[in-house]
Amino acid sequence: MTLVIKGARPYGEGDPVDVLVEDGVITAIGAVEVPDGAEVLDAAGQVLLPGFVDLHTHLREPGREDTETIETGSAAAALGGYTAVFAMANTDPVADNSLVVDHVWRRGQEIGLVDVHPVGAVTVGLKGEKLAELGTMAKGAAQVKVFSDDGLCVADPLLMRRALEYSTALDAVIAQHAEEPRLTVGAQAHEGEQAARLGYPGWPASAEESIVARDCLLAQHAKARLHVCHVSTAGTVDVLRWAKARGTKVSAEVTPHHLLLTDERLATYDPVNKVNPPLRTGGDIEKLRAALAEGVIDCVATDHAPHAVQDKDTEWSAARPGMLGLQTALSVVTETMVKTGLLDWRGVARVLSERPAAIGSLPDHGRPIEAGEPANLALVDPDAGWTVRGAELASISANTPYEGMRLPGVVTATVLRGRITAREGKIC
Ligand SMILES: NC(=O)N[C@@H](CC(=O)O)C(=O)O
Ligand SMILES: [Zn+2]
Ligand SMILES: [Zn+2]
Repeated sequence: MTLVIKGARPYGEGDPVDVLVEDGVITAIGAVEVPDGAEVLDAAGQVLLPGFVDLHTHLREPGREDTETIETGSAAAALGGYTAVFAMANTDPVADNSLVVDHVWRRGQEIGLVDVHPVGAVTVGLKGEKLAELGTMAKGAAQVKVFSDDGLCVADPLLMRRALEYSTALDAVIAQHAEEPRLTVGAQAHEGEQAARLGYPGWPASAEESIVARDCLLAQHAKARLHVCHVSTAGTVDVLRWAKARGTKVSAEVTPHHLLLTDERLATYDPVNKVNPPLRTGGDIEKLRAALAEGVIDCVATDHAPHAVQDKDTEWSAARPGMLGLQTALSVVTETMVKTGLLDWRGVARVLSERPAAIGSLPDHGRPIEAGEPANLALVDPDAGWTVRGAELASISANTPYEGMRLPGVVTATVLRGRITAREGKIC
């Protein structure tokens, strides 16, 4: 199986080069003669990046296949430039045992569009009462390296401590949905001016920040690795900066929506804007963007959260939180980080591919674009734009907050181990 990518600009740098891929591995970069029978991908000077890695995806299988499946979610991921995604454990049944995680892993491989790495639950049934069998999930076919009760916070500090301690023996990371549940009882929106005006019970920034601070202390003490899911507040950035400075092994992600959208959107009463943690303020956004550029926040993760129409298109308080993200992530990062001059394309490779691959312990993703490296790649047209239509996305659900918005940056092709998985907006 041979592929030649003609005239691409790795990391958007230098003159266009050809990339020769044989049996899933990059074998030459430069001026390449197209071998007989080779497939050719004409890159036309576009930006070539390592394939993206999403540490935080909800694929809803098993249990809510009416909203997303491993197959449709894999398609959305490939179209979005992803070559690997981590599927969260809040399915039904919960991915808290090797039967479920091994099924998710095998199904992902069978579909073959993207490597689907299951996240294992930290506690049995996400109940926050008893540790799940992290060891069996880590040692099974799925080789689970990331554990999370996402959707819910591991709120009990003793349980969180034990999970962190346990994870060190498995070389795994505990990804925390940082939300002190006692501070968010009945919460509907960011606690601030907007929520006050609209009469929504508030979700205070401190509910996130207090858990992040606590967990950083616990992780430091256990010498364990902590990953903070969907950082949404300026205060959390300060806590992360402090923890990293004192040597805590903590990493963090920010979602595209928390980089672009504010709670001003609540005025429309449209539950498409309801998400957990909630959309925050312009001041938070500014600080999140700067932290991502600086590396205090390590990476971008989508928190792709498909929901059925009946669960989303309803009154605000009854609507489920969450929004789609896989197919729009690159464009939102282009809008918020590249257009603003905060990141160049090398920086985009870092936050969408290299750092998440390292945090998720994936040796074959997020690798340099060099001879001898696995050909997991995304080709991006930085000058093109597109208008988002939920109904046209590959997901079964259509709950995108970017409906009708024109966004910059188009993923024109995705390559997984030398095979084109998506091209010109179509699955291959
Ligand atoms: N982000 C959300 O608003 N929803 C997620 C759960 C989560 O990430 O906390 C979901 O599973 O729908
Ligand atoms: Zn969460
Ligand atoms: Zn989530």
